Formats: sequence, structure tokens, C-alpha cells
Amino acid sequence: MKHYDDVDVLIMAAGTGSRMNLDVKKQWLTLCGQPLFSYVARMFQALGFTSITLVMHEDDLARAQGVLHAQGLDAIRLVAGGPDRQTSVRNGLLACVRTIVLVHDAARPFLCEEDVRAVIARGRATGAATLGHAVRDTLVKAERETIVARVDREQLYQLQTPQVFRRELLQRAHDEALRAGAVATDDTSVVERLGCVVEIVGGAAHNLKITEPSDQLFLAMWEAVQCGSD
Ligand SMILES: Nc1ccn([C@@H]2O[C@H](COP(=O)(O)OP(=O)(O)OP(=O)(O)O)[C@@H](O)[C@H]2O)c(=O)n1
Ligand SMILES: C[C@](O)(CO)[C@H](O)COP(=O)(O)O
Repeated sequence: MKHYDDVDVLIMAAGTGSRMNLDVKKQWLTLCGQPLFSYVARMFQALGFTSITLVMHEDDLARAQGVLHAQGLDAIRLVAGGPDRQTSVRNGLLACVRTIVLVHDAARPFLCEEDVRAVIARGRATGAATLGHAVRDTLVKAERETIVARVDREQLYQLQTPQVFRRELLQRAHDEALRAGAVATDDTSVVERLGCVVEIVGGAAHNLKITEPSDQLFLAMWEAVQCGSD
């Protein structure tokens, strides 16, 4: 059973995707015939979420509106992002009114329902939870591409999204970070600055973020499996 009426979903899609080195921003790459941002928005709608806000680059708002409309996704709100992810999340928070906020990257389209359910359950219970995956490769520290030290991976995780928070806490954390001029790459870091504990929920390894050109291979593989194309 799905009970998501206490959750505002923020889908982050306002970046420039500089590490992809493409002419197109990565959220416009297609998966199963749809741009990543609408693929992800549709997925959350299909899971039963009723408040979904898509944070897009301001240059893309009109075009994104057209895509959402053409796909019958008019219920999804559009908000302009900012120059960094933290500002984009803060802009998105202005559209949130519910008890819980779930923040997800449009660049992570390979999310499964089980992980969404698990991280929401922990976020509701503790106030702050994130999906993450234990590091599984051998880790080292290097200088000038030469190994100088070994790093014990025992306690290391790669954080993913969704990240789920009590809205009041996330808002307070962003207000405080703005006041202090603190910049972070994710929202757990923003919340930790308040001294809050964030719980990690083990997520699927395949919930990876499209970041570098070679990650397009995963889009092709997912499409072949999920959409039946060859
Ligand atoms: N100003 C920004 C920057 C990032 N994001 C979003 O946050 C997610 C994760 O960020 P990242 O992978 O770093 O995306 P980009 O900033 O676009 O990539 P890059 O760092 O390579 O430029 C992406 O879905 C991206 O669109 C955002 O909404 N607003
Ligand atoms: C939020 C995030 O996806 C968690 O892994 C990540 O921090 C986004 O920013 P990054 O600069 O790509 O690490």
C-alpha cells in the first residue's frame, strides 16, 4: 500500500552536466523515449506520489513545460533552479508544504520502488535518511598518479538519492547554510551542519548517477532491459 500524501518530491534537474562534455544537458538525454527529467517525474507519479516539483535550469523551463504537457504530466510543478545544486534545492523547497521532503537527482533514473519505500520509512522515523551503497573497490590515496596510502573501505559509503528529511529540518538547515555561506554537494551535509544524525539505507548499486560520458552505456542497457528495445 502507498501512503505518500505527507511527502513533497523534489526532482533536481537544473545542472549543466559539465562532466558529460555534451552539447545537451544530461537531463535531456532520453530513456525509453523520454528525457530523463520526465522519465523520473513519471516514475514518482506512478509510485503514487501526489506532490512532485521538478527543478529545471531557467533556460529550459518553457521547453520542459511543453514536454510535460505533451506527456500528460501537467500536475508536475516546475521551478527554476540556481547556479549550484544547493541553491536549486532551496528554490524547490519554496514549493514544499508537507511534513516530509524527498530530494532526488533526475540524473539517477535507475531507482527501484523498494529503495524508495525503505528510505522514506527511515526518513519519517528519524527525520533524515539517505540511500547509500557500501564502497566495494579497493581504495587508495594517490599523489601525481602514484599510490601513497591505503584507505580502509570498511566504513565508507557512496551516497545516493533519494534523500528524505522532515521539511522543517531541511528548511532550517538550508537557511543556516545560506547564513554561514556553507556550500555542499548534497543535502545530508547541509543537515549535518545542524548537528543532526543522518541514517544510511542500503540502496541498489545500480542507482548510479549519470555523470561521465561512459555512463550513457547504462542508459542503453537499462533501455534494452526495461523498454524492450535492442
Ligand atoms: N545547479 C544545479 C546543479 C545540479 N543540479 C542537479 O543535481 C543533480 C546531481 O548533480 P550533478 O550530477 O553534479 O549534475 P550537474 O551539476 O549537472 O553535473 P556537473 O557537475 O558535471 O556539471 C543533477 O540531476 C543536476 O541536474 C541542479 O538541480 N542544480
Ligand atoms: C546528491 C548526490 O547525488 C549524492 O551522491 C551528489 O552529491 C551530487 O553531486 P556531485 O557533485 O555529483 O557529487
